[in-house]
Amino acid sequence: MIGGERVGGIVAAGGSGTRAGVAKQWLSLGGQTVLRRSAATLAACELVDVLVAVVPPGEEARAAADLAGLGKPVRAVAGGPARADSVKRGLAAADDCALVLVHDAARPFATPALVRAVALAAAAEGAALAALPASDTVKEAAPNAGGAPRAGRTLDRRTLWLAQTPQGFRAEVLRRAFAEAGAAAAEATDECALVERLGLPVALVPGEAGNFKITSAEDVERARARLEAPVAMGVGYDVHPFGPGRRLVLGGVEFEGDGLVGHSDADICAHAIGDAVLGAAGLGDLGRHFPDTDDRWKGVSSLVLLREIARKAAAAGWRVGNCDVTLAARRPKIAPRAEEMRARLAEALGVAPAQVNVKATTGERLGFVGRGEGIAAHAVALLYRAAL
Ligand SMILES: Nc1ccn([C@@H]2O[C@H](COP(=O)(O)OP(=O)(O)OP(=O)(O)O)[C@@H](O)[C@H]2O)c(=O)n1
Ligand SMILES: C[C@](O)(CO)[C@H](O)COP(=O)(O)O
Repeated sequence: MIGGERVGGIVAAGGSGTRAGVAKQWLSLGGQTVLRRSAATLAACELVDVLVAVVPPGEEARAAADLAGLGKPVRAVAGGPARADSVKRGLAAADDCALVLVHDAARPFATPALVRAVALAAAAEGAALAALPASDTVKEAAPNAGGAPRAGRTLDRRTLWLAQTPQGFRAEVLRRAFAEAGAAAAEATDECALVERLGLPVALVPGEAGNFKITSAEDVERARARLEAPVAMGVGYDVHPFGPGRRLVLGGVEFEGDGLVGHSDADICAHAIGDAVLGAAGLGDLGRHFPDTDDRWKGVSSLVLLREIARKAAAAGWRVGNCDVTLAARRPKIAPRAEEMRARLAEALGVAPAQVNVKATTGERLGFVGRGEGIAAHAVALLYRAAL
């Protein structure tokens, strides 16, 4: 509310993310969607009374659920083919607001202070936008009939500002701007351009360098790097008892003597590493992905499971940095075959053997390990965030 007038925050989230190759509004960054982050910035400004999310048709319910709990009422409406169509529909949904702020969903790093500054400038002048003065020298390309781009002339950068959002308006000004532009509004790349055409004042509010728009796949990575840890670690632990008539398989290598009891081949070395990788990737544990009630995993080589785990971690945006496993086993002797084990484990994980370490301890005759009743495996894994 500004001077007793209601303020609506319109989040333009009706795009399809053609250039980034992903619907940016639904991307999860640091555990929250890009849409929620952008809407949360508007909601955190005390001047904003209501949020209007404009999303691709059919995604209104998803948006309403995503934006629950931001502390402001939310209206989710369907957007249109061009940005201007979406914003126009958002404006219609904010029909009880005398002032509106339009913010790109694709700009999740604006601050509430910027929202406030734009809202106050728009209330005072009729229209305002966040913008950064150009700091690079700006060239205008000359026509070159299909050839490589050529510089035509250099513009005076002292007069140039790079437009951001939020952009704020007296609602009647924006309504008039849309009405006068008619079908040509679809060509406008921002809403202030439509107000400029009317010859009305548009205030420039100093924007924020961090308020970049996620446009390309590189921008997605830049945003991810800002919000998400570049590494993650996980631990894995597994225990199996010895049983008669079972093959003893550890790290994909077969040993002599009775093996371990389990639903798969009971390769606890692979299981502990698999659990560590799943844990680091935040994907739960082995039991969740390969339940022992599922016959597909009965007697299966655990290297198959490990391969699948590495694939799931990669799909979640992680690559294996390294793993280390310790087997607590009175028998068999691990050291003579540790290199073989590490090669097989590494192959299943899709990494080099140098990224996997296998070692063992006998249990010093203590506990179930020391009595030779079973084997325990402890593993850690370090993952690096990979480009998606
Ligand atoms: N019909 C459209 C097109 C765009 N937008 C929104 O306008 C903002 C800026 O647009 P842009 O970065 O171009 O997003 P996309 O349209 O998704 O991307 P692209 O142009 O690469 O398809 C985004 O938050 C986008 O969701 C919108 O609400 N409705
Ligand atoms: C509104 C805007 O973010 C200001 O820089 C920009 O013009 C949107 O352009 P896009 O072509 O929709 O990405």
